[in-house]
Amino acid sequence: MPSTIAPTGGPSHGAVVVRGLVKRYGGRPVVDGLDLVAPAGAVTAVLGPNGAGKTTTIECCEGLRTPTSGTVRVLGLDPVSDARALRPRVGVMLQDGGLPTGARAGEVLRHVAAMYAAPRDVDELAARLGVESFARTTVRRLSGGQRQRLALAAAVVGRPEVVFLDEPSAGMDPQSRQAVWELVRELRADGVAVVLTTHLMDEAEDLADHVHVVDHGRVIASGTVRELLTTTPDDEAGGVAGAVRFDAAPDIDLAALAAAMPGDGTDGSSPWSATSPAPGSYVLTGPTDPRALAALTAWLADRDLLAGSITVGRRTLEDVFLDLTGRHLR
Ligand SMILES: Nc1ncnc2c1ncn2[C@@H]1O[C@H](COP(=O)(O)OP(=O)(O)OP(=O)(O)O)[C@@H](O)[C@H]1O
Repeated sequence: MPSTIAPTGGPSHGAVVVRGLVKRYGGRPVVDGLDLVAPAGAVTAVLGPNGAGKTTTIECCEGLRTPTSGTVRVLGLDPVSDARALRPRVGVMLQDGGLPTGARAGEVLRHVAAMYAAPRDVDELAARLGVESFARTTVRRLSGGQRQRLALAAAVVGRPEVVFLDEPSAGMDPQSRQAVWELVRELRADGVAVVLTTHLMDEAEDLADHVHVVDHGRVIASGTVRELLTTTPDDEAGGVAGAVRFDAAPDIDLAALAAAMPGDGTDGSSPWSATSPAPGSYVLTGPTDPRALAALTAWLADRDLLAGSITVGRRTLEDVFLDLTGRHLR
């Protein structure tokens, strides 16, 4: 496998470059001016609520859908008009597997490997993803997680320079997830541009070098995980915002609580936000320090409220995701 991959031709800052992508169905934009760059030798995660436009975007990059407008370049080429040139250089793992259902798993993998000039060692790949244990089973009889593992093996067996993984570890058991993550890290180390979508925040936190949060067909936040977790760009310590979780009587005044917390934001407003993920359960996020905890307990005491289960921890990517995209169901 090549150690570094230089995108050939076109914009040279990423193996995948998406500019102003629009995809409409019946006049309705499901992708609405989306920009995204995925460099070689990095894992780029695309997060977003159901229906946000992630799969549509990825499928435009794979050449499976034609953009309404905007540009998509993969290794400097157009995924639709240069599909033939890109096929041997790009690995694709579709959300629904896209595998022939009547063939045996082992045969599928060997057949896919045979289409490439210098495929990986099929037996080694089958062993590390556990495909060998169900190699003689037909695809239609595989469990969801087994099918995912076979689809991943098929996506990487040809030593691609760019890999698109749509929810790669969805439905997998913890052992399989670990094997998938290890493989993704190895691909990155080998200079591959890995683009993945996921609903698993720990997957994104663990794996991603760059995260793009998509909502309503647009990227609404981008950065490293650390950047997304940091309260404000000029956070004095450059530190990671904390989260204080506690239980108390339902219906406390969230705005008043946030305003009572210490510290100033850049515009003089409170740097704190208070949310209630469930009745009687609260999360305060902001620059967590001993003064903050004292202010919280004093505020509750003034109202004769007893808090239970107070925990102080790191703000998670899930907190950021919910802050950005809201808590309503899609
Ligand atoms: N062929 C199609 N015709 C019409 N609408 C479509 C088509 N394909 C997708 N959509 C719509 O586009 C929107 C975005 O779908 P998409 O699959 O890209 O979302 P997603 O972010 O991948 O969601 P999920 O997390 O559920 O996989 C959805 O509202 C979906 O119903």
